[in-house]
Amino acid sequence: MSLESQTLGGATQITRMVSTRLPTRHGEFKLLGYRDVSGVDHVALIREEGAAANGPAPLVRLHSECLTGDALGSYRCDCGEQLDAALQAIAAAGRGVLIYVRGHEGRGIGLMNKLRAYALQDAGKDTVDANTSLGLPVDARDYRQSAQILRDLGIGRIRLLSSNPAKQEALEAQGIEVEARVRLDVRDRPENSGYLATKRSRMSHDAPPEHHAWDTLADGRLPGGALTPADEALVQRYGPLIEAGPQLVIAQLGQSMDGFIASRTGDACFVTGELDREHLHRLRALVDAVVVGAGTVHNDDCQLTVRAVTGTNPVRVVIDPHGRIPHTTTVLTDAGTPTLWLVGAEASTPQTLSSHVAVHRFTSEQDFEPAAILGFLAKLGLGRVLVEGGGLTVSRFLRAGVLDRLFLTSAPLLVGDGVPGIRFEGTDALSGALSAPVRRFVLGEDVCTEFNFAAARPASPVTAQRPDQQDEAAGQH
Ligand SMILES: Nc1nc2c(ncn2[C@@H]2O[C@H](COP(=O)(O)OP(=O)(O)OP(=O)(O)O)[C@@H](O)[C@H]2O)c(=O)[nH]1
Ligand SMILES: [Zn+2]
Repeated sequence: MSLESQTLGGATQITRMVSTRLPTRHGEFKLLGYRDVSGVDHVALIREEGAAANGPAPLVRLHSECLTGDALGSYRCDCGEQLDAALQAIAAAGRGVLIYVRGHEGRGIGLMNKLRAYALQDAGKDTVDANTSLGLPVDARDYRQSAQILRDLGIGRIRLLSSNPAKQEALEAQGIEVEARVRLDVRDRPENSGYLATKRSRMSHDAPPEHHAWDTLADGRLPGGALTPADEALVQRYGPLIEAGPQLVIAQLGQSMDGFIASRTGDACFVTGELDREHLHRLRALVDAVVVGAGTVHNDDCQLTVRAVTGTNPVRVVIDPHGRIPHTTTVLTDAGTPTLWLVGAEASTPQTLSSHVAVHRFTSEQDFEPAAILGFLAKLGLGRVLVEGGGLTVSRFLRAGVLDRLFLTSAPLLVGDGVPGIRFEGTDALSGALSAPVRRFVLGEDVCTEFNFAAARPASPVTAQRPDQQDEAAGQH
């Protein structure tokens, strides 16, 4: 529909005037220009990369014009930051619309009146009383033209990027189905916190959640309520690990595209990038215990704690049948987190050890089998386990068939020769290869593939086999 008018829900009419494109720092948008019956011009920025059919409803932002916030960068309100965050959210989703609604300046009272209201707020009034003492409505905005623009775009169902329930009600009254209100991730500032507090207490705006979604997940619960797009992504990625309950065995490895976790000298620094490190720390925060082989501790002197995000450190479990980790290594000297040192009958351990280290001596080789170790940990109340490295340890747990999920992150690097990641006796035919339902997460330059072995059971059981090597080569931490 072009250069046509439409009437909907009564008086207001809009006309589509022009179509062009707008390159921005959030990529290129299609731009449509509209004029309403009172001669006010509005624009819609449209992103439509994703398939419309079965996906979630498109993200839509009705952005009320605010010269001071949008163009001048004022911190009296949060409009400028919301405008930016909305375009970013739409760009990240690949699909959505931002309608920049003109005539909404000052919640519909116009620029000069808004500035007068500011002057009254400088003298101590809040944003509501300032409008009323000017003899003006608290909020005079009309959303009919926005609903009509959405209809013109063929959009009847949306996810609304807003904290304002009045916008949702106004759109619903115009027949637009609002599937959810999605929060924009804009933090309060000292300069606008009073204004935002008034919007929440006197104008029914959504309050920000008490905790960020991650803190709730790290606490072992699923967050509820309106989430920011970034928080929604966290819940989708890590929610299933919470839902798994008290028994969960996951593993992770970061490797080069050709499957190495370190160079041939054992250099494992920064195979994968910063976002994969953050992901690894999130996994640590979601388990009771993190398991590593002695070689990884020996090579990397890893800390195995949660540092990149908030969360509780898991118990560190070192599989070390021959007692070969150095006695000065971090897991034995850093008293901030408990360490469980699993050694064999013959292994020698120091007379005195820091009180955070518990040595457990296994009497038989079978005790070091993955299933036996997991059974032992579960009895200690450590039912949620992350097997973190290195390649041999993760491979042993994998081929023992005890992993519920494996997170394998590949970095765009070709190492050529080095310390291998996953290795186990393969089969002659590809049909015998291990597979499972997967999900993929882009982590900056890297791609993380999550194998959901739990979902594949019992269709493709992995045969438990005796490990032919207990020692660990190297890992990446
Ligand atoms: N009258 C008046 N208008 C203001 C004031 N501060 C910001 N505005 C205007 O308020 C409009 C933005 O509305 P907000 O209440 O900040 O937010 P909202 O659009 O209702 O809700 P969100 O969708 O969550 O952003 C813009 O047009 C601003 O010009 C103020 O103190 N007084
Ligand atoms: Zn503003």
